[in-house]
Amino acid sequence: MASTTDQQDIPESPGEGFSPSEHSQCYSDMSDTEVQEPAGSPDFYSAKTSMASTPTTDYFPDSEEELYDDEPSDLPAIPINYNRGRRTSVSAESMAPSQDKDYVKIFIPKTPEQRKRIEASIANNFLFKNLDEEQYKDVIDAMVEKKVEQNEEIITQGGIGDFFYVVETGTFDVYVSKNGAAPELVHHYGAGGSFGELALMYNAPRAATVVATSDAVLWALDRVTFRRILMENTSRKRRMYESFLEEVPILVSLEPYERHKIADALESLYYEDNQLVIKQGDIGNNFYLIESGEARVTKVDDDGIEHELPGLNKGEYFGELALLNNKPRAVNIRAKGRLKVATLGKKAFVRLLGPVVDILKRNSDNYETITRSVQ
Ligand SMILES: Nc1ncnc2c1ncn2[C@@H]1O[C@@H]2COP(=O)(O)O[C@H]2[C@H]1O
Repeated sequence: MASTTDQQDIPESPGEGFSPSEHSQCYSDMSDTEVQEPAGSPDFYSAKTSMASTPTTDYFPDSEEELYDDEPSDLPAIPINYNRGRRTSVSAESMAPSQDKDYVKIFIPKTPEQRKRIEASIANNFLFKNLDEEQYKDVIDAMVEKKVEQNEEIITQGGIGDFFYVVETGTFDVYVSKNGAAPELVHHYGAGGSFGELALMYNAPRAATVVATSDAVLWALDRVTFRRILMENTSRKRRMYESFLEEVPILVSLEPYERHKIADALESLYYEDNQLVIKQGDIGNNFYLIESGEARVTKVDDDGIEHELPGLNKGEYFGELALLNNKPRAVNIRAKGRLKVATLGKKAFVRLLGPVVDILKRNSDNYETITRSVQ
């Protein structure tokens, strides 16, 4: 039987798509309710742009009031503080292909070399995971290369969302100004990063300003293609993990946006009673958060005697130690009853949990005390 422990790294790239069969008794779960889009009407985001013509209806609001028209909406709930108290526009083009007969795929000619560069830029980006062949091709066809210079402002907070961007080369800083206060630096992006999805997902003004801190190359994806192909999966995943991540004690100090990036990277796995999740001595590749159920923790001492350690419950985490210290797994972890975990691969763990590494390290000092007390 194939190992069900984390010896098998969970891949990050779409090419290596994580499939349930790779975990013989556990499986990933992405099921959730679908995003409901109001049908039909064009909105102010069907904007003209200097970069590419999009097959959308041109419509420009005359006033701020019209921009943030307050009608009932089925759009995904916008996370607090993304639009800084402004009301969101609610009308959006239909994303259901059957209702979207006028949609014309965007095709921007590219050299094979450009296609390769796009593929490399999106290879480790979670938003591009789980696309089928046609969707993957449509996204690449629609992308536009954008060369930018150091200090160029790509996105301005409060502005209209027209494009989503993937970074091929270069670096970017993100600033957020709250309630008219001076902008604060909140984030950096480098190669493989992506930004600009929020305004497109939520029909909201740009939530942050993004400035190039070096000369850079971006690939821009128009709003319509983003919404048709990338949005559903992204918003479903973010909603799926939103309330859970808010309640995970180790993540409370993170910004809502940082939790969203974690949600993009998580995969849910199930384990049946007594099934091994982590085997003591193995190399560690994943970090785990308990979504539901309980986990048993045991440690085998030098004489081969297995000791029971305090178990873990919903909202608690495990698997960080081997990743933090590059050491073999320190204990065995098994499901106690049915266990559901959300897991991050090593690269995502390092990238996304950077802000809480000190807390993780501090907490890990307790392990020794606990272990000593049971041996
Ligand atoms: N802390 C943050 N809050 C909001 N947006 C952020 C943050 N950090 C990075 N961003 C990105 O900056 C982008 C600005 O444009 P959008 O609001 O469309 O989407 C935003 C996110 O992709």
